[in-house]
Amino acid sequence: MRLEAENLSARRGDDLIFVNVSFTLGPGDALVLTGRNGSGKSTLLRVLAGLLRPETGRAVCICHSDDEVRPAGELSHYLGHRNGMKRELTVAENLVFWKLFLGDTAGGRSLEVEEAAAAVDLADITHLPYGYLSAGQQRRFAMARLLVAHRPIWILDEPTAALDRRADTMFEELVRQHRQAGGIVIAATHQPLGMEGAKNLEMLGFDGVDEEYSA
Ligand SMILES: Nc1ncnc2c1ncn2[C@@H]1O[C@H](COP(=O)(O)OP(=O)(O)OP(=O)(O)O)[C@@H](O)[C@H]1O
Repeated sequence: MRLEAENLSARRGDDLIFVNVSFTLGPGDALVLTGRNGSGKSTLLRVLAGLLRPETGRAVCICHSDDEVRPAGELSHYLGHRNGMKRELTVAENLVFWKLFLGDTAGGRSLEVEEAAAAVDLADITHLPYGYLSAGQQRRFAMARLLVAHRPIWILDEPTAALDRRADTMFEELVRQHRQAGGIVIAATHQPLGMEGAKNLEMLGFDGVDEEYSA
């Protein structure tokens, strides 16, 4: 499977935020978005995830076996600034919801809820209401959401902001394992994050975008 972003541009309100973004990623590839505050990193991630309509262009996945073309968002997990969990439900109830709601994409195997909790080093507190947890624990369980349903593409917006060093290391390992299994990762991040050999896309905002592959 490969992910192709072709000539993407996006608008927020009246303003064009970026233009002319194109790249291709294959199994195991990673792309890091860089650029100053407000240059459009989060906007591009939301476009790739199918949460914002692009002004021009498209982001699609092409399956090697049958050349089927699908919107990239259908095959993506999106971990944005918000955790996407209900405070009133327990951790287990939240994760079961996401597991059933998303399901697995073809050919992928996801973890059971307790396995995913163990993978983020928080196996024994899944019975607690999500709202009782610390900010760091809440973020770890948002990461566990990536594991309870299989998606070949992970779209990550500053995923480790507010986490301690141990959690950074834990998440780096999850990203590495995802890539080793053929997954694709696209992230706006200032952390290493298991993104060795990643390509770099510098967002230059309204002036256009300079694509620089450093792999
Ligand atoms: N909902 C919105 N409505 C209008 N403009 C928006 C909206 N969201 C973002 N913008 C504008 O779009 C531009 C790009 O924002 P975006 O969040 O994509 O940048 P970013 O590179 O991720 O920034 P940061 O590094 O600060 O997270 C900014 O000028 C911002 O003000």
